[in-house]
Amino acid sequence: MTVRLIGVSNLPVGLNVSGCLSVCLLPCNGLEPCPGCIPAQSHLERELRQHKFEMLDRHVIHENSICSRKLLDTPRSTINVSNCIKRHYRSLKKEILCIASLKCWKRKTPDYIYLPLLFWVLDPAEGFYYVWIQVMILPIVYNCVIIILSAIALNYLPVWLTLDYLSDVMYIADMIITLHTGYLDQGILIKDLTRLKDRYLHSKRFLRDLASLLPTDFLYFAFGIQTPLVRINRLLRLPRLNEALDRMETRTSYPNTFRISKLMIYIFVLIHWNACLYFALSNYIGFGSDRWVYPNMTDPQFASLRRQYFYCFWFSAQIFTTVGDTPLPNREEEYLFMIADLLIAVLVFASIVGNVGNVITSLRDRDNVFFPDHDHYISKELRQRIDNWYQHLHINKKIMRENEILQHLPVHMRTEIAVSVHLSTLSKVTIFQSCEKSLLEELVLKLTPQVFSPGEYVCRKGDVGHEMYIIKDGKLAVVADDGITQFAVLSEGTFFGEISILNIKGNKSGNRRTANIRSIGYSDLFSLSKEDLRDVLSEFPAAKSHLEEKGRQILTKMGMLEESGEVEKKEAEKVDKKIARAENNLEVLQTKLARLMVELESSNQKLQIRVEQLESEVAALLASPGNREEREIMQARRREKKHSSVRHDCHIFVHLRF
Ligand SMILES: Nc1ncnc2c1ncn2[C@@H]1O[C@@H]2COP(=O)(O)O[C@H]2[C@H]1O
Repeated sequence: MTVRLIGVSNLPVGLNVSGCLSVCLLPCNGLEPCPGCIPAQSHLERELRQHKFEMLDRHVIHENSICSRKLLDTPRSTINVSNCIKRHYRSLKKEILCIASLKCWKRKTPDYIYLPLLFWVLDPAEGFYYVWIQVMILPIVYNCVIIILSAIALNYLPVWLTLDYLSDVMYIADMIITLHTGYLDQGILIKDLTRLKDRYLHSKRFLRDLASLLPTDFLYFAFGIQTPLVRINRLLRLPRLNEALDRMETRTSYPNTFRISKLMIYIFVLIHWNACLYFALSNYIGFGSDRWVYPNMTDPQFASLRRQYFYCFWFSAQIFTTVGDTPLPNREEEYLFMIADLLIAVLVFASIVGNVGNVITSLRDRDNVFFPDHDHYISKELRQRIDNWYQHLHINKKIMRENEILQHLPVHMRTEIAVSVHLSTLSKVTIFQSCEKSLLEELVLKLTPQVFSPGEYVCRKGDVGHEMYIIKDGKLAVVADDGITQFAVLSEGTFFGEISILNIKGNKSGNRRTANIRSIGYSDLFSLSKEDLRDVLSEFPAAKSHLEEKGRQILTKMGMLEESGEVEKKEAEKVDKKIARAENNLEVLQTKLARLMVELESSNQKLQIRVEQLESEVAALLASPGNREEREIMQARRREKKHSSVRHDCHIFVHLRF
């Protein structure tokens, strides 16, 4: 019995006209349901789908090649090319979606894993994310302003309700987008959806976001629609507003103007809330019951909603700007309200003064640092790196100028801080684990903290090594010269850079670095200079042998360590060479000495002749009568001299012989 699959060639693959997958046992044209078409067995159905999947796959490849050929053949008019790409893209997209859903079916996995939209991960540095959080400012500010306003002014209820639920929709969308937003881990963007989900769903932020979306509106049924304050939980999204404003601040070309504007917006919201509370209190006490409260509504001058708002806002602004030209309170509630307001006003005023001061200082600093001569400005890419650096500091709650700050402390206090902060890292390093605490404390003071940005090289192969490094935080890769191929990844608590400074016997690279080390994300390292390491190791022979052993292992793996027999042979050769050189030097010295001796002898003889000449001249002079005594003295001296010169020559001779 031949089993024929209907429709593989002439119908939508795998479906007969009746719409079901069938296996026909009779001659069948596949256009009408026939008695021979029986429901497909599951394995046949699977085969059929598999077949369709393969066909589609082939089709996509075919389409792809046609389009690339078209792209090459068509005259290079931009319109043609772009149209072709668009068409190709559209058809590919359809096919991919189709294949994706088939794959889902094939692997029996839920669709969401394969739908491209749900695969989507946002880079927080991208424009879209930036635009989105700017958009999110609207619903958050709306809730900040409107919740309290609609509580006291119930007009336009349908408008408020519509906007309320629109803002809720945006809140939900924001949660989805947050779930799909990558984050920086040590400067590396994490795009793995599972990790993103895990991180967000287990964060406090998720709880806060969820709480801000709790349907507290159901409380309207209990308290009535006139109580929009039940939606106060929507204000839990305020941190998102801060994030949006912070991002704007880093992008704007006028950060100082922006900071002042941001402060003004905060003050505006504060005054707005206070104005609404003032109106509510006036309502509670009774409009127009005294001079302090809002005037009576029966007066047409104060009846309009606009006038009500402006009056209350003006009243509140007077207090918060510490102008204080408001009517005196009469009742206790009014006094309490004023006291609380005046206390807040002091803080508001102080923050205005402080912020403006900061702006002026930062203006000066920024100009000095980034625009020293106003002719140069830093590139966009460098700006981005600086932004990322500050983000990294902010995310990891790190402080800058740590050393500079520590410099101001007394030595013993600095030591204590360094020990308490860095000792834990040091004690994780295998070589120092067995060391005494006192020595580790000594070592801590010799460490210099260094930070490397993503992609930055800590050392390059072939450089002369001056220090070794201990990883406090972050990940670094041992990379090939292409900068991409990774041989190993070093993480927290490990060390590197010791080979080139240790003088390991048989190390072919001498004092040169054996590998390139590149920081993967941001890395916090401690560097320890060659001299300090030598001092430390002289007190820790065990650590020294551990370091050397590790170095030797790496060198052996790299084939950069000479064999032990070879090393000894080389050492013997070196000693032989040294002896030969010393013998040569000795010979040269001996020749020089012999020459000097000859010279000395000849000059001695000359001197003697000269002295004799002089003596005979003196003797002639003395031969005259009356100088007999002096003549005898002279002769005695001459004899004496002769003896001493012979003695001297003998002494030199003996010395040289020796
Ligand atoms: N394969 C490797 N695995 C781990 N560390 C390595 C490897 N190759 C080189 N290193 C380290 O990288 C350092 C580069 O500088 P040094 O040669 O001084 O010392 C080297 C080692 O500490």
